[in-house]
Amino acid sequence: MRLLGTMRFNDKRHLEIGGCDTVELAKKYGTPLYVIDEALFRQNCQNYYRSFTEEYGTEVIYASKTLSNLAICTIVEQEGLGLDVVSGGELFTAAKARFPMERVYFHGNNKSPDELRLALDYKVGRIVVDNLYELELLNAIAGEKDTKASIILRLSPGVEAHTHEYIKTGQIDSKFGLAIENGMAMSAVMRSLELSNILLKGIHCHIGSQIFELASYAHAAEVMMNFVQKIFQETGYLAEELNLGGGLGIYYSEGDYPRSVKEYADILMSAVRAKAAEFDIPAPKVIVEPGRSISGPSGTTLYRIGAIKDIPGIRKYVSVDGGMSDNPRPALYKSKYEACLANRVNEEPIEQVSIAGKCCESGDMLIWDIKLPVITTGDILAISCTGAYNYSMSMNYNRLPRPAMVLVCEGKADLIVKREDYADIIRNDVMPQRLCNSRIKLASSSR
Ligand SMILES: Cc1ncc(COP(=O)(O)O)c(C=O)c1O
Ligand SMILES: N[C@@H](CCCC[NH3+])C(=O)O
Repeated sequence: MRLLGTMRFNDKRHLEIGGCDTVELAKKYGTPLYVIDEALFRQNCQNYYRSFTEEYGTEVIYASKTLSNLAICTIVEQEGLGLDVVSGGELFTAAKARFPMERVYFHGNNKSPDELRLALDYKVGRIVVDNLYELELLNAIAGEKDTKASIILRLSPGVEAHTHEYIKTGQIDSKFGLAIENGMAMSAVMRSLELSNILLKGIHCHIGSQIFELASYAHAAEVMMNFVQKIFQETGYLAEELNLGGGLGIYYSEGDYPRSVKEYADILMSAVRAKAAEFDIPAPKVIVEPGRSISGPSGTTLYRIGAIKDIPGIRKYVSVDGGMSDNPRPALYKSKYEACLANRVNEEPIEQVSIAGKCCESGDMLIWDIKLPVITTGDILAISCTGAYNYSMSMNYNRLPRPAMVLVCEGKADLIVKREDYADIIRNDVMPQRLCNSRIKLASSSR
């Protein structure tokens, strides 16, 4: 387990993150608990800023779908990155965090009229238009508001990335974007240039997520640059912006071989520059939208061990107080994670167990077959790399309240998301009066 080698522990042999004793964090804030290492999150932002913005003038936009809240948006802003939002809720969060709206890109394959109105009212930097329906709708709404919407068009470059089927997005048969190959992309470009309330700034693609193979990115960049040139030849319009999406993979468990941000930047930018030189056109401003590789490694989830069931000769199930409700990735994508006992970090892993969640689903298994020290009820289990697509995909299945989140830095911990309680669970339930009345009737008739 590679991550274990990098873990720090204190003289009580407790796992430390950001200078904080995680066992103490679990005691103070309860479990499950998401712990976000602020220094690592900032370092990951800085890494992108250095390799892309300083080196090539590329704009870096953090994909807030991976993890978004007021504190995270504020850190992203402080580190000089922009923000990719994909719903009215993510946009609202950015606005409440006072994120500069000109650095916000609004994505989504089915933005509602209200979401588009909100984006125009907030004056977001760019709306990433996904389809022809949205293009016409946005033009009409911008017209009503007597404004012009600055857009980029999401295209499908027809590039297949090597990743899980559910998180590939660059192929033609995808719900996202307009395919270059079948002419839909060119029709959308032409229509955008005709519409009076649309200002076309450029084009966008995103081939998928958790990708290790950099050649797919270079290929997508070349396909997009070929299209920039085709648009130029056919319409005289030269795209100013080329957004190449996100997707860099991270280490979760053995078999994951993440590439460095610098390698990613170099390969992407050389592909764009080489094509610009070949066509003798100015290279467009490039934008990238990383999410997982910024927030993922900075998160750890702490759980308390409850029931332990040993089925002789078969398997030892160790249950924790969370599960697919706070981390649906293993159930959705068969994702693998590494873990350690936060209260006994440096003990030898000697027994093989499987970590079960507490949801009423046989598939709610967080980790199959992991070697850990001998576990007892009450131990604290830390699962690493849970900063991306965990809290943001969490749910209240089985009416489980969502966990809290703390931001740790230099020995201090700040609560950044409160734990939900049972009152939150029924907050939106509405009891129709007639049911109350019938309850009274039932009670009196049974007397
Ligand atoms: C359009 C778009 N941009 C950026 C991202 C972020 O990708 P990742 O978290 O893999 O960096 C995604 C998610 O896959 C996406 O759909
Ligand atoms: N939720 C996915 C990634 C989705 C990518 C969003 N376009 C994951 O956890 O890997």
